[in-house]
Amino acid sequence: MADSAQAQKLVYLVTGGCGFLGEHVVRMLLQREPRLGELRVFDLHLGPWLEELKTGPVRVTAIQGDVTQAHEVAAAVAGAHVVIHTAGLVDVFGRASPKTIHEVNVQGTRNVIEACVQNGTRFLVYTSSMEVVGPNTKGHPFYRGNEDTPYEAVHRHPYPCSKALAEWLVLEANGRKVCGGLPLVTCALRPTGIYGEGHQIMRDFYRQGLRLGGRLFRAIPASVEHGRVYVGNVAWMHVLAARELEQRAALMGGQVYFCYDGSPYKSYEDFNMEFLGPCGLRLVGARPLVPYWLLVFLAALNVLLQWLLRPLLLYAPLLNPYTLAVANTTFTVSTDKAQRHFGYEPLFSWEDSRTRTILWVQATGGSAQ
Ligand SMILES: NC(=O)C1=CN([C@@H]2O[C@H](COP(=O)(O)OP(=O)(O)OC[C@H]3O[C@@H](n4cnc5c(N)ncnc54)[C@H](O)[C@@H]3O)[C@@H](O)[C@H]2O)C=CC1
Ligand SMILES: CC(C)CCC[C@@H](C)[C@H]1CC[C@H]2[C@@H]3[C@H](O)CC4=CC(=O)CC[C@]4(C)[C@H]3CC[C@]12C
Repeated sequence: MADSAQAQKLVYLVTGGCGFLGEHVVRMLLQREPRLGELRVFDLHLGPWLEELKTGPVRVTAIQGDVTQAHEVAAAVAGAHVVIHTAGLVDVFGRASPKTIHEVNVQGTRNVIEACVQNGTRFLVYTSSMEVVGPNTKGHPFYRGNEDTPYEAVHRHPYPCSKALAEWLVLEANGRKVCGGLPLVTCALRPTGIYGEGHQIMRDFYRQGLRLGGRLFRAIPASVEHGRVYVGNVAWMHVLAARELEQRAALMGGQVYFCYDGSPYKSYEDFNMEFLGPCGLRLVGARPLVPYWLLVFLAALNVLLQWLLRPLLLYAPLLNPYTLAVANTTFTVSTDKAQRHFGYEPLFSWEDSRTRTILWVQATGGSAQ
């Protein structure tokens, strides 16, 4: 960027800015992006915490809107320099219909891309997911893989299908001429399972453990490893990627990056115990207490119950064939691509990430928040 433009203040738009990850991205931008002039936070549901941000030096604009509505997205994007698109329907439990998941995740992303093109917005960072790669329907392990590791990415579930298609749209849009004639520069970040302050499922496990007298029962073998990444580091990676897209357009444009940090590789349940243990819970069983075939049966039963009860109520438990397959398949990443391409280093050590998450579980886990 030319010297004269160094002082230029930029307008950022964060879609899904009131979600679990989005809130961390918003706060990280305010703390760590010196060129930020205005921050637009676009979400279907605006959080009350946004009010406190409006008193700071950066102009924070809250926009209640729906990414499936092209005109709402276009209005929010108008005049923005950078878009960080984290909005998405994260549903692997059958709460929403496949059509709705597609509309939000795919059509919503299409609307964001078109709005960038129409408005001359050149930089777009998309929150993708490890799920666009796997685990696949065959349950093949992905062990310490990187962005170039060959893997048969075959999906049937609406969530990974939608994320894969949306990611493809974003990467495909790289290089398109935006209004004014300059090229759009895009990249996609693929977090593995995110944890940290605000993680709903962690809180659900904590509450379930409290209800069961301080115990959780092992369901998945300890040998099945999951990649997990701290939300603060995922947010930092978004901020850094967005910042560097302009300077490193040729290198970063059209690229995908797994999100990673120093969090240890462990099974899903053992990893959760890193936080729930210090909060007083105990994981019972060195091996799964329930045989795998019974879990498969219960998962299938849950699908049937969900279908039967649908006219009366929404029955959407954590266990279903898809979540069981994901939980029971090793998926870990080992890469330094983000470091090589845009200088990413985790901002939070594993110790910091762990402590922050424990404090959050202790503070809010038992409350109705
Ligand atoms: N939670 C995780 O472990 C992972 C999440 N991701 C991705 O990260 C992104 C953020 O996920 P989370 O923060 O976990 O989910 P979240 O559900 O907490 O946040 C998503 C946000 O998007 C908003 N949103 C949903 N539909 C919308 C619409 N039609 N218009 C405008 N806003 C809408 C929601 O209101 C919410 O605030 C998603 O794109 C998700 O696919 C990727 C990998 C792992
Ligand atoms: C006792 C059960 C078998 C345990 C159920 C645990 C599951 C609910 C979760 C295990 C793995 C999680 C997924 C994983 O972290 C990858 C994800 C990436 C995303 O982009 C969205 C969320 C998720 C699919 C996440 C969802 C919960 C699990 C399936």
